[in-house]
Amino acid sequence: MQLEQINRRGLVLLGCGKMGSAMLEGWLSRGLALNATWVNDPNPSPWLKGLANRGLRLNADLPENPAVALIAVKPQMMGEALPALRSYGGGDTLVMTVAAGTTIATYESVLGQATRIVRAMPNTPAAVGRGITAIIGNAQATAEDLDLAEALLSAVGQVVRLEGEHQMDAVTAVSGSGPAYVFHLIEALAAAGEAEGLPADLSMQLARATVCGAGELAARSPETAAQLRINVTSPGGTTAAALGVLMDAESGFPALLRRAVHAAAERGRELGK
Ligand SMILES: NC(=O)C1=CN([C@@H]2O[C@H](COP(=O)(O)OP(=O)(O)OC[C@H]3O[C@@H](n4cnc5c(N)ncnc54)[C@H](OP(=O)(O)O)[C@@H]3O)[C@@H](O)[C@H]2O)C=CC1
Ligand SMILES: O=C(O)[C@@H]1CCC=N1
Repeated sequence: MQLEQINRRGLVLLGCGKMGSAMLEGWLSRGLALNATWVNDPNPSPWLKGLANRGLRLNADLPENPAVALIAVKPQMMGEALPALRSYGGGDTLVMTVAAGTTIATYESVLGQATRIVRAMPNTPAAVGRGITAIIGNAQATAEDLDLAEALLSAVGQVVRLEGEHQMDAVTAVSGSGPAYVFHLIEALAAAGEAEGLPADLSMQLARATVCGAGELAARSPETAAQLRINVTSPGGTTAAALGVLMDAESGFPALLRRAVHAAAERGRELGK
């Protein structure tokens, strides 16, 4: 992958909280050089400070012409944060952003229309190389820019290219926010086990291992999700009893997730205004 190019010219990370750190952790473990990495963040974590002791440039002057400048601040902080990257506008640096909602037009209005921009929506499993990121470039982004973005993001999981920016809020609602839904499923399953009389720690161990194991099976098996579900469901058995509740048209998972994903996509659209 093009890590050599990035190690030669540098990578700037503007904002390095939960998402920025998840990606940085993945990249460092795959060969990104600490001394080729500039991080600007007003409240760096102890982990970042530790990396700074080993060569990462933390809150230092930014390089003139890095290969990539990645924006990972909250959309609400964008107005304050973005001007720090103005010198990269219209130049050789590929500006990438992972912020939810904020549109390409907003970046172009601050950095200039000639700026090559790739908008990306990753998720936190990137920290263990199991993320999925959707990308879309602006009109100035070249095929090489998209290849570079894809190569960088492939180091932390799968990458998909979108047909248009209009798909980004729905993507955010499914895969960007999605890990939180799954973690909440673990919490809720553990709580339900407790309500059936299991000790809290045993119930949590069962719930967590079940979600992880089912996820790994879904990742490795050629079977569809529907078939994997059917494989668990003995006719007239316990799973069928539970699925009768979970697949209820009005009160089950499909209706609930439809509402949840819609709420997330709506919030993305609001953040973009
Ligand atoms: N978390 C996730 O799972 C995902 C997040 N995203 C996107 O990633 C972005 C970051 O989210 P997340 O990591 O969760 O948020 P965090 O708040 O954890 O991280 C943002 C970081 O940026 C810092 N920051 C604030 N202002 C500036 C500034 N002017 N210059 C540089 N850094 C600044 C913040 O510091 P301080 O805490 O002091 O404000 C914080 O450390 C968001 O735009 C979000 O939409 C996308 C996909 C998934
Ligand atoms: O909650 C958020 O707004 C961000 C975007 C996707 C995941 N976290």
